[in-house]
Amino acid sequence: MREVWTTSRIRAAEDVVLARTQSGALMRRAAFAVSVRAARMLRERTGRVTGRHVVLLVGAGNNGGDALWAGAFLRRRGVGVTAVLLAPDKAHPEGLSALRRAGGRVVLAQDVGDVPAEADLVIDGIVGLAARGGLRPDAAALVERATAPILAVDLPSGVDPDTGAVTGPAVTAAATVTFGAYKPLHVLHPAASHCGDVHLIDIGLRPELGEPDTRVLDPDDVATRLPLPRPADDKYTQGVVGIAAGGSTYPGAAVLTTSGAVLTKSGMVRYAGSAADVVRARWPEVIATGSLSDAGRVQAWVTGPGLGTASGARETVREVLAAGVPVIADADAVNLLAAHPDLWDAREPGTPLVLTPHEREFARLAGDVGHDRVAAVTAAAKRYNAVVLLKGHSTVIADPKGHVFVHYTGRAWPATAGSGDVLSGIIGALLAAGIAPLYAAACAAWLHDSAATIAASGAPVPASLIAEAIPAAIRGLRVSA
Ligand SMILES: NC(=O)C1=CN([C@@H]2O[C@H](COP(=O)(O)OP(=O)(O)OC[C@H]3O[C@@H](n4cnc5c(N)ncnc54)[C@H](OP(=O)(O)O)[C@@H]3O)[C@@H](O)[C@H]2O)[C@@H](O)CC1
Ligand SMILES: [K+]
Repeated sequence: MREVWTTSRIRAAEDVVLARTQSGALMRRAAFAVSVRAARMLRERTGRVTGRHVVLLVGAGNNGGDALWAGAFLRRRGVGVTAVLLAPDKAHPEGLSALRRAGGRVVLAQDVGDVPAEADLVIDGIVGLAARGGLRPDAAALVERATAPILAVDLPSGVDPDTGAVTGPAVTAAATVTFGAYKPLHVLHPAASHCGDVHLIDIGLRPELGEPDTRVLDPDDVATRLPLPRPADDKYTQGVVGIAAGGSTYPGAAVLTTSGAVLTKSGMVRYAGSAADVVRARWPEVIATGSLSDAGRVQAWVTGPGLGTASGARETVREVLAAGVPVIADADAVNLLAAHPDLWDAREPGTPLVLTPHEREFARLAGDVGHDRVAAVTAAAKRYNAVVLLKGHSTVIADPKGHVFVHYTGRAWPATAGSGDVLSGIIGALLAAGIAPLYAAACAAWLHDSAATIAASGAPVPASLIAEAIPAAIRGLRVSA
C-alpha cells in the first residue's frame, strides 16, 4: 500500500525530525539522493557521468537548496554543474557556497544565455512544498528553454502539492525524487502525469507522520482482498449480487453491469428489470426476472446504469435502497438521488451505500468538484454517510470517516461508453462477497483499470471487452501476489 500525506502533515513531521538532527543533515541526505538519481539518468541517457553537464534551476527556498547541494555532490563525480538563480538574494546560502566550493558555476536567470539548452540533464529546484500556483513568468521561460530531461526535486515545480491541480505553466519531469513521504500531487491527476517515475527517499519522517491522509492500493493489497471460493462455499455463501439496471431503452447497460458482476466472482447473479431477456441471452447463468418483487434475496444491489430517470426508475431506486442490503448507486441512480431528495428517506438506516458519480453527476449531487477533488469527495462522503467514488484519471474514493483511496490510471483506456456500468457490476460483486464498501470500491477501481489495460494492450477498447478481461486481471493478480 502506498501512503500519502498532505504537506502540512509532512512539514509537522519534518519539524520534529529537524529538531533532533544536526543542522543541514536532512537536506544533505535528500540532496545526495537527488545526485545519485541524476548520475544514473546521465549514465542511462549518455553512457557516462563524468564530463557531462547538469543545469540546476534554483528558486528561493530549500527546494533550491536541495538542488544546489545535489550539484555539489555531482561535481565530486566530475560533472560540470551550472546553477541558474531565479532569486539570487534568497538562494540557499549553505547550498550556494557548497556548490561554489566544489567548482560549480553560478549564473543569474537574466544572464542565462544558452545554458539551459546545453545541459545533458536539468534539475528542477525552483519550488517544492511551498509551491502556490503555476510557474512564474521568469521560471516558466527558463523551463521552456530546457531541452534535456528534467529531474524534479520533491515535485515538478508549478503543480499544486496538495490538490494536484495544474493552473499555469509547470515542469514536466522525466523523474522525481521525493523525500520522506508521497504527497498528494504524486497520485492526483493532472500533476501525477508531470512527475515521471517517482522515487521516494527515506529521511526518517515515517515514525512522526501518523495515519496517512490518502492511500493507494498495490496489486498485493487487491489480491489479498479478492473473494476466492473456499472449499466449503456454495453458490449462495459467496454472496448473491442483484442488478437492477438498464431497461428496454438501454439494454446494453444491463448486460455490461451484469458482465462486471458475473466475471468478478463465482456464486450467483440475479437481474431484475425490463432487459431480462437480453441479459439471459448473454448470460444464461444469471437468474433474470422482470421485476424487483420477483428477484429473490441478494446480499448487495447494483442500480443506476441505463435506468433512466422516469418514475419507474425512481421506484426501482427507492425499493433497492429500502432492501436492507448494501447498495451501489451509479449513473441515473445518482441523478435521481440528486433530483429527488425524498429518495434518501427510503434508505434503510445503517445499510452501506456506494455512490459512483462521474464529475457531472457529482456536480448535480454535491456541487462542482473544483480543484481539490479529495476534499470534495470527502465532504460528500460525510454528507451522505456513504462511500463516494469519483471517477476520473485519478479516481478518488472516500468514506464518511475520512478514509481516502486514490487510484491513478495515467491512461484513458477506461474512459469509454459503458465502462462505468462494468465498474459498478464489479463493485456489486465485491460488496455482495462481504468486502467493506471502501475496499470494495477501491479494489474494483484497481481491477477495472487493470482489465482495461489488458483488454486495450495499446489500442482503443470497448466496455464489453474490458469486462471480458476481468478474469485475466484477476489471474494476473494471483501470479503477482
Ligand atoms: N524542511 C526540511 O528539512 C527539508 C526540506 N526539504 C526541501 O525543502 C522544500 C521546501 O522548502 P521551502 O519551505 O523553503 O519552500 P520552497 O518549496 O523551496 O519554495 C520556496 C519559495 O518559492 C516561491 N514560490 C512559491 N510558489 C512558486 C511558484 N509557483 N513559482 C516560483 N516560485 C514560487 C515562494 O517564495 P516567494 O517568492 O513567494 O517569496 C516560496 O517560499 C521541500 O520541497 C524539499 O525540497 C528537503 O531538503 C528535506 C529537508
Ligand atoms: K521542484
